[in-house]
Amino acid sequence: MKITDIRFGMLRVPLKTPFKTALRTVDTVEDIVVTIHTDTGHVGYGEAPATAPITGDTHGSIVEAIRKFISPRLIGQEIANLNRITGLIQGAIEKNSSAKAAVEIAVYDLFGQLYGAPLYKMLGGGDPVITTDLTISVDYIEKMVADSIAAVDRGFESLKIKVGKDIGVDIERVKAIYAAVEGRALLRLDANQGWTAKQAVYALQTLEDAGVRLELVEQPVKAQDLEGLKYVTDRVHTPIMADESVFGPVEVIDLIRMRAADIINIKLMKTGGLSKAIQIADIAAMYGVECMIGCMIETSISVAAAVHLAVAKSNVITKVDLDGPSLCAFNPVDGGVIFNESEITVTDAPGLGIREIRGLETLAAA
Ligand SMILES: C[C@H](N)C(=O)N[C@@H](CCC(=O)O)C(=O)O
Ligand SMILES: [Mg+2]
Repeated sequence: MKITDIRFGMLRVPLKTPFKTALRTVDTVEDIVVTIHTDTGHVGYGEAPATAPITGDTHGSIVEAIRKFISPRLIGQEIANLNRITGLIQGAIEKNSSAKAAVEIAVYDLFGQLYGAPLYKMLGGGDPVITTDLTISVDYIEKMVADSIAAVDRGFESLKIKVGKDIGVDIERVKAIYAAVEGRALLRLDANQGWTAKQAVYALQTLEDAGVRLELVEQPVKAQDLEGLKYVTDRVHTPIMADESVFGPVEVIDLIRMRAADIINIKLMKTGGLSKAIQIADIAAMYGVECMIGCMIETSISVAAAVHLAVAKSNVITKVDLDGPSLCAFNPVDGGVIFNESEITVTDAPGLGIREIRGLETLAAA
């Protein structure tokens, strides 16, 4: 099975409600879809969102990185040589992690199709059902409380509460939500870099003193502020998770050695796809550090790859934030992973199992 062509499409899917964080507000998924075609007629699917405030990637940079740097190296490559191909992708250009992720996901999809096995089995196998949280966008307090109750009523047992806008209101937001859903759902906070280290310690100690039990707090401080992250981790009981602070395996090793965070959020759009995400999971397992698997504003194409990884690495990826498809107004994918509210199920269809993507706008070939 040899790669003959790499093509692009633009996928637009409205969100059920606007997604609001300390960094940005989004109301529609607008992602680049990559299809890799082979001499056997098989097609592999990948997807990349343009999450510029986090990864630096834009639609233009994703297309350009693939068209000019990645695609020329891959045409003619044999899918069976997976490690050679992922090396070519990772070495084609610096950074551009979302472009690399989209291409790697499509290659891994084809790798599974080549051997007639679902991706999670190619990655080591596991229990095919996992459970995700649901994100509650940052908003005024009454709306966040209502959204949290609605999510719990839909069966979500873990909520990821977006904060990081205003420290005083954030404390009140979390207290009000905790009071409303206590005993029915675990709460995770994500400040998306919105606090200073001192503000984070103040907020978390205040919440701890008030009896608010949080499962974890994600990225309280600026991405580059590793000392600040450690300052917070050292001073609160609540587990602290690094998200925007860590993209690849080298950063993860530094972070673990510094003991700057307790948990690591792995996202394929930060790691540049599955190959380095696997490395991070293996490093974390060696050090006994837990991981979450997360996503950006993505549909069930690229999130499917993250699900397969989570299933195969459930020894270390113990927390799941793969709610992108649940935030979408509809699922544009025929086949693939089954997203049913909090419950996510992988099937035994080869690769990612995707048969068709509806509503894909064609862009020029790579
Ligand atoms: C969608 C997911 N639950 C999430 O919150 N992901 C990111 C933000 C994604 C984005 O801004 O596109 C996160 O910070 O964890
Ligand atoms: Mg985050």
